[in-house]
Amino acid sequence: MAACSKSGEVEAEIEDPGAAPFGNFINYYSFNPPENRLSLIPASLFKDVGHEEENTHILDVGCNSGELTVAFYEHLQKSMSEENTPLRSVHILGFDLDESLIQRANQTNPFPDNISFIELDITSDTKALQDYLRQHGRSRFHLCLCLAVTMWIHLNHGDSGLLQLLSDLSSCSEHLLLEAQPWKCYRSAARRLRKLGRSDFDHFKTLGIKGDMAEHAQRYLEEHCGMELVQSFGSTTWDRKLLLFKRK
Ligand SMILES: C[S@@+](CC[C@H](N)C(=O)[O-])C[C@H]1O[C@@H](n2cnc3c(N)ncnc32)[C@H](O)[C@@H]1O
Repeated sequence: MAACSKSGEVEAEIEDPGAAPFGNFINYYSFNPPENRLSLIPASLFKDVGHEEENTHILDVGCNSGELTVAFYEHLQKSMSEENTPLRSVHILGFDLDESLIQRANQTNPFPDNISFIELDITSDTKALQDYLRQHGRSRFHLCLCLAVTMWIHLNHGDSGLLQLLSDLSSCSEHLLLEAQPWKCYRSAARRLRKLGRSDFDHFKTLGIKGDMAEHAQRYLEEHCGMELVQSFGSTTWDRKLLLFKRK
């Protein structure tokens, strides 16, 4: 695998991207360690999210092999103790469409009482999320993480797939932390797959939503999903914005 570039196109540099047409890279965290994003997330985030509740429920969309999910949980625990936030029980549900990544996440999960991983393709089924919420007596997750997933759903399911994702996540979350891949990543992902003779990304040529992807997502979330941008945590080393939205 090639070294990490600062251009935000690292996902283009995998030796065999054709093997990961959904972004389901088996070694994702060796070139994008959780710290790249977690270092941008301030402890104050956790004061606002689920602060009056005994249990905080978090959803991690497209969790890959679970390393960021686990690191996020640890980051949250550390932040709560540093900020003297009353300790509460945190539960994270991570899901991914890739069965073997979920298997690995479950095998290496150090906090099985607090973190669960399930196999789920969000574009075909949201029932499992509704079932989870019902079992925990909630109508929404306190926080939903959607990090580095939008491009893969957009490329594989087109504009309608992307908008449906944003609608589905907003309807089941109080807060949404979004990292949308910038347009330059789309070009390189499509180019590399084309070189390998893959035509999976036929949608790429017909996408109407292009350009500033973070701005498109923000506009859609604010105008159609009842969310508002409350904070931007800056940009990652891969030049991607981390944006926090909240239900109006
Ligand atoms: C680039 S990785 C990002 C992993 C993690 N969210 C992070 O930022 O560290 C994208 C992940 O999204 C998953 N994914 C893509 N489309 C999905 C879908 N329709 N439903 C569930 N997971 C999906 C892929 O399998 C992959 O593991």
